[in-house]
Amino acid sequence: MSASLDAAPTRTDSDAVAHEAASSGAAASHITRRQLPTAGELRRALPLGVDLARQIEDQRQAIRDILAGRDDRLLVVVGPCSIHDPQAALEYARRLAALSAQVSDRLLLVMRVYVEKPRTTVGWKGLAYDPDLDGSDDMARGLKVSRELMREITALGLPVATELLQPMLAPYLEDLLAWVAIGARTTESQLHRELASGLDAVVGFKNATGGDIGVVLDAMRAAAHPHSHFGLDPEGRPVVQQTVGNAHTHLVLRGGHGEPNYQTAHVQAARRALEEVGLTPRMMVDCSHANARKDHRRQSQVFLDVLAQRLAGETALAGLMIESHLHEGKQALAPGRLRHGVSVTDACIGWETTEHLLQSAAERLR
Ligand SMILES: O=C[C@H](O)[C@H](O)COP(=O)(O)O
Ligand SMILES: C=C(OP(=O)(O)O)C(=O)O
Repeated sequence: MSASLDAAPTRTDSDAVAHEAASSGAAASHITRRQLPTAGELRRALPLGVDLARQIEDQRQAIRDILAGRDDRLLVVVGPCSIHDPQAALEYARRLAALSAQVSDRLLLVMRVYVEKPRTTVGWKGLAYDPDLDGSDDMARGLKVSRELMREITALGLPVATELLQPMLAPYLEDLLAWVAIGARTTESQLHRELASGLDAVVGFKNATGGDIGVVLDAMRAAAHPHSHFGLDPEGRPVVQQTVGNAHTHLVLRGGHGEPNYQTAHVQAARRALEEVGLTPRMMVDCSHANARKDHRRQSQVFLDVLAQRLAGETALAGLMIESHLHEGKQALAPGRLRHGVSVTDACIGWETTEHLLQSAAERLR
């Protein structure tokens, strides 16, 4: 961060200070600022190394190959709705890595390592924001534990997926990511389309919360284009960021307004919509969210329906997403009283169900 931010005043009720702060360009009186490491500092402290960087590039290429139809495996992005306990996430990752080795001939498993959560109104915003789960918002620690965790999961051989919500956070993590979601609440945002245009990872754009897929077609075309946009360099200095465009993006159907959009008619309509604007008709279905009518137990049903469409020859269906944790369901965020391996955001299916679904899918695809 620049030196001028060091001098920003902390909270004060003084009008005089507020006026002085406003006219000097420093923080307004009601805003406090705490310094964060720059992306460059964090990446130097927790480097990726040549071997892991090569592994991630291979994983990205494998995902691109599936989306381009060069690899006929099914892409499955699976894991907790959000990470709140890195130890439980690692336990999940070890199980997933073992499962991945058993099914890798038919499925490419990518772990959801979501450290940012978009909220409908307010709520806990994720590990990167509040790793202590108590409103202390120690984001410096949040960034560090998020990067450490993603690096450890990568070292287990798993590709890592996350939603990128705050564009400023991307440089801290993007070298670790094989697949990125732009969420239903941000697919229409120009900032997120610019962000996607500069990522090496494959990007899935979710349809809007109301179900509109037109915004995804716009997002994919915008992200494929080069952009110049406001950004920060790795040392935190403001820069004009110039991107080359990302041709490796796709639609994610997640349902909308509580109504699913994974069934044959929806998939065929989405296929036609992509084709009409000259985009490759390949997509992923998110088994959760509105596709499960927010009931995690319906995820299996969605998964099996999509698998059946795929087995019936629907080549547009390239991937699936599942919200899954060590144990089924969800719990209220009550520090000190949390059950191990249970989601604190959306309800998830448990490990046994996940394992069964993925093993039987691989078997049927064989
Ligand atoms: O997957 C996550 C949630 O559906 C999303 O973050 C919105 O959560 P909320 O409605 O609980 O805020
Ligand atoms: C927030 C998520 O999804 P959506 O953007 O579809 O609501 C998610 O997958 O965690």
